[in-house]
Amino acid sequence: CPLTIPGGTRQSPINIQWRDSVYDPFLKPLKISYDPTTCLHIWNNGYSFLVEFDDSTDKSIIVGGPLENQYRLKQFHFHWGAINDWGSEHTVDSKFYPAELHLVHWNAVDYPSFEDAVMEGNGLAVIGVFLKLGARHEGLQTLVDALPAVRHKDTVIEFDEFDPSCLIPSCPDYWTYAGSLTTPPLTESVTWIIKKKPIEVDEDQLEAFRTLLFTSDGEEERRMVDNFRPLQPLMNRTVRSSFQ
Ligand SMILES: NS(=O)(=O)c1ccc(NC(=S)OCCc2ccsc2)cc1
Ligand SMILES: [Zn+2]
Repeated sequence: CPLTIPGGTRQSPINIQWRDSVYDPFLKPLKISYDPTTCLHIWNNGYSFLVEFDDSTDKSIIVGGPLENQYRLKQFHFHWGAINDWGSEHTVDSKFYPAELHLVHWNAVDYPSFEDAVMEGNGLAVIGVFLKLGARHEGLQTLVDALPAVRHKDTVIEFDEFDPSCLIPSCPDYWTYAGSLTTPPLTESVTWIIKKKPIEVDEDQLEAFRTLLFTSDGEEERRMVDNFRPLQPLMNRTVRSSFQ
């Protein structure tokens, strides 16, 4: 099955069993500093829609948390379901959220490029934020308004002056564990930082995600939904929490 890699011992996503997570008092608060002018464009890559950033400088970085040094923001994207009962990649006590945001960062201190970092155990750091159904999210709406322009696979539009920290809950609590990318190349290079608190988005905003297509213009349309990987075995891993 192409979705499992042979010999994988730290694959993602996983179920986070709250009572099995271990509070680590040595975990630092995560420091997030993004520069909205590094935002480049939105594109539909046929898996999700991604907002990509200029990662040629240290203008948009995260530091602290479980991380040994700072990591540069490369892109963020989402995973979602056809209906609100599922869609997230990670689950909490076996509960799915309707969608999950991933902010992807790479270790530019130790490695010369993302492509190199993606092959290293400490190469990447991804912040996961759950989306739950509730009030309309004003920050997300600027993204939602741009989606019709990237409806088909391999379409891209310019998108600037967006600060993705508006999509991250102010509550500092998170879980962290050693995992992998959840789409090819599935490499075991990700320090996952999963925020405990979800953000709220409304039904229309989730529906807007579901209007996107896996398919290119001219192909038979296939709606971009259920673009989440199945849960992977925890194996010999502990999920740590930054909170008691
Ligand atoms: N869903 S996920 O956050 O685990 C995630 C993040 C990034 C990627 N892959 C990226 S950003 O690839 C960029 C192109 C590339 C370069 C070298 S290998 C892939 C895949 C999955
Ligand atoms: Zn993802």
